[in-house]
Amino acid sequence: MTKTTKIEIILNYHAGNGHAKNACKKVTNFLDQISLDYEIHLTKKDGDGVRIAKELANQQTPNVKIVVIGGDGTLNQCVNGVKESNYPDTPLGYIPGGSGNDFSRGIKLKIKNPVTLMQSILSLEQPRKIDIGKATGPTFSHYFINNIGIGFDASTVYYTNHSARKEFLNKLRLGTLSYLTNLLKAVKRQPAFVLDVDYGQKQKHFGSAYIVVATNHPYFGGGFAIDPTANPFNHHLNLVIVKKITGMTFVKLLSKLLTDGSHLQDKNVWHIERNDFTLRNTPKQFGQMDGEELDKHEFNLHFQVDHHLFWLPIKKEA
Ligand SMILES: Nc1ncnc2c1ncn2[C@@H]1O[C@H](COP(=O)(O)OP(=O)(O)OP(=O)(O)O)[C@@H](O)[C@H]1O
Repeated sequence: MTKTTKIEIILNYHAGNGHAKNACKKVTNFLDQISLDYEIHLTKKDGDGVRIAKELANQQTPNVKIVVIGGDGTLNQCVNGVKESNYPDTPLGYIPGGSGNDFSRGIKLKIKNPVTLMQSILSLEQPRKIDIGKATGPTFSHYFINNIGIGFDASTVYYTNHSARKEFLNKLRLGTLSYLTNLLKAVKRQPAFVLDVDYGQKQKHFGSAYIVVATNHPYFGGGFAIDPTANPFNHHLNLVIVKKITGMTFVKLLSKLLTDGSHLQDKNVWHIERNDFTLRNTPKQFGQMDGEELDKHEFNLHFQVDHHLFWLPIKKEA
């Protein structure tokens, strides 16, 4: 059995309004107790996760585990950093500390206590392979751990990030409520748009697309199951498209989504599960990737399933 001699911690102390910082404090107290060497690498601004993870992966120091403490956005950046490095298969440990934490929910990570999770990460001999997605376009190439959305959910992310109440609600651990109130704002402002999908030898045209989500596992927005059938271990991505609907039809669909997931059977919803597909929208729409804003674009993206190795205590088929 090889013994871990050092933990390189990538910390976004800002994530989850202090949640990540608290988790890191507990973890480092534990590492001090067991006299295990560690170093904290703080992300100070957007993009630092990519840079730090790339640098650490390039070092390839034996018996060192890299552990990310932050939210989905931080983990997204660290995965992209490792993939950009000379050692793109370098495993990452992860201790969730965000406000939404959709990735840990999606992979059914059972351990919530950061110290217990750190103990499990230390005891793992082999990393686990988990699906991630890759989206590539003329000026865009990124891996994602949760989903990429175009239109409605991306507008919701935009309004949530720009809302004065977000920090306040996050402090009260009500990040999901913040998302929900901004979702109502997006209902008023998000227009229908044109979307074309290529999958296999087939094409599908939508004259009035409204919600478009390419997803690796069921959740977005801090626990909303946009596609309850998505599975981050089946080597497929799922695509959910909801046509523009208004009034009670929308409310009914939303209540199905929030309760039993029967929205997938609704006639206004189209859904596929595949290892690749292409999406093109017009005119420009908001995009979101793992809860982070993408500017408004006429996206032209090819999606394909990929995988990454994680130091995480989950069964092979969760
Ligand atoms: N020191 C920092 N100060 C401000 N923002 C930071 C800092 N470090 C990283 N960031 C940015 O914080 C953003 C949010 O991070 P992250 O997604 O991890 O947390 P979260 O939004 O609380 O969690 P979740 O996505 O799970 O809801 C990311 O865009 C990241 O680039």
